[in-house]
Amino acid sequence: MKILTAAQTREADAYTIQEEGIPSVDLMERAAKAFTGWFENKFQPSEEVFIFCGPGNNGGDGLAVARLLHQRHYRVQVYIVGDTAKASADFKTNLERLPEDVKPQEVKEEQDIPELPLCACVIDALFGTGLTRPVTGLYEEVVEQLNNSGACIIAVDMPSGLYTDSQTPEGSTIIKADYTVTFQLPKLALFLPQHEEHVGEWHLVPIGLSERYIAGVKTDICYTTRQDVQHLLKHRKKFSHKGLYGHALLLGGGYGKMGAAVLAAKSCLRSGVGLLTIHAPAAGYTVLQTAVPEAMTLTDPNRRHLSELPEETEKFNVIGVGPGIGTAPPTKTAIGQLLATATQPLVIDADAINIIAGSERLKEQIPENRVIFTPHPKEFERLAGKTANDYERLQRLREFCHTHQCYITLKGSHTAIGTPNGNIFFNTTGNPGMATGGTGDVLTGIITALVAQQYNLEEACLLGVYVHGLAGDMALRTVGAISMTATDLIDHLPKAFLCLQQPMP
Ligand SMILES: NC(=O)C1=CN([C@@H]2O[C@H](COP(=O)(O)OP(=O)(O)OC[C@H]3O[C@@H](n4cnc5c(N)ncnc54)[C@H](O)[C@@H]3O)[C@@H](O)[C@H]2O)[C@H](O)CC1
Ligand SMILES: [K+]
Repeated sequence: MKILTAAQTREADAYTIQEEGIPSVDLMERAAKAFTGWFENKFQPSEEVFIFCGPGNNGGDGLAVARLLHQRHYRVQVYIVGDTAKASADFKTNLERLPEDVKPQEVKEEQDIPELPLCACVIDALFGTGLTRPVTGLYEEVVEQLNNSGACIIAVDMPSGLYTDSQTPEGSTIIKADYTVTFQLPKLALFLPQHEEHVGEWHLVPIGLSERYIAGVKTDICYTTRQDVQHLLKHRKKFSHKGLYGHALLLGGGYGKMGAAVLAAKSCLRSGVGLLTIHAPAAGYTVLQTAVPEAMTLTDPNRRHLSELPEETEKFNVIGVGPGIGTAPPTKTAIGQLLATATQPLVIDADAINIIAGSERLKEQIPENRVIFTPHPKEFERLAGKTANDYERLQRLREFCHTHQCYITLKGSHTAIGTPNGNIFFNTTGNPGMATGGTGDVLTGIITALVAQQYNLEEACLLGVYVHGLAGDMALRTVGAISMTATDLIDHLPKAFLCLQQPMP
């Protein structure tokens, strides 16, 4: 699904109004109804609700929400911040539509800002996608007081003060929402880790923006939903045999880190690979043969470190490399040999990334259109350099993928997948329980298996990252976030794949 800029969102808005021949205030009503529907599911009518409205259409949404909540027997207090003379037309219409017993209070100067009761429920409708500069003056004062009030804040469309699709200037004051209920499509800012304390938990509510506009609009940033990945899943033919599902080679493990290879191997097998061979330092032989009996194990002449490639590497459909390998000098040599000689796709993770990151010569040898890197943010920084903020990091992701014609899954709460042609896809599955050792090794195993099965590299990244997060979400329900381990992800992979094989609910 596409992520639109603020300007495109405005266009979608205008297009919808024209296509349906409706007045814009009707679209605002739809937005307000969608927001109210979400709100009612979350908060009881016994709750007193304080609604802060700015001068634009975000404020207009706030006024319409106030009316709808009032109709549903919530006690609402409306505050209009700033000068209503400058308010948008739809704001004014909704101000007139407020029932008489909802008496909006004007906040024209600092003294007018109300003291809120402890644990108040606040709806932030100050600014949305129309924000064009940092909030200052009275607005800034309101935002600061709301942030310091301890209230539960629900932002309408966007947390006020946060830019929709570009870096908010350093030091700006921004609402710290507990929830952001955004209209139709998520905005880029909602995916970025640096905005976590402002966005809180975000939810989408549909408002019926023109499907035709959304289908036609050009964007290079998307987010992956179940709908997007489900149709990628290949079905197994009745008369199939293991030879049809690829033979993967996993280069992994090191003395004291054999577990990483075990995790990658197990997840690879749980993701449908036909055959798996592991090449590991000799010390790992018994561990691997015992822990992963389905895989074949080859041993490196070096007992503790990976030091060379096995013979006949050309027979493998894909090579996954990195989990547990360390950065010892013989391993660096082996990685150099791999980049120079391998002819098949490579899934490169962990210390294999660090080794390449540390050598300009190796970076130059990254084969084009054949590599998927799976770094966490620190590994990405080593590979592509430091950046000042998340927007710069996305730009760096784009540039690196373009320069080296490679794919990168930059792991995080919303893993960002960069492709050689400059597209970025944010993942939407996963949870904080997955922030634990070994979950990255599991992702390497999954993606390696998918490439072995002839998914193209983009499909393998999108599907692999999605199903990895889905397994995590399923594990969350059975073991919870605190107890979750990488092994739990592997244990839930079958359910996750099964779920994707079911028709969409
Ligand atoms: N398509 C949709 O998703 C729909 C969205 N709706 C809601 O409309 C807002 C966007 O409304 P808009 O009037 O364009 O902008 P804002 O309300 O965000 O801002 C108001 C206005 O204020 C001025 N301004 C900008 N920055 C500042 C600032 N820092 N200080 C003071 N004033 C500022 C500027 O002139 C803005 O125009 C969207 O988020 C949704 O909530 C519709 O209701 C339905 C369709
Ligand atoms: K808002």
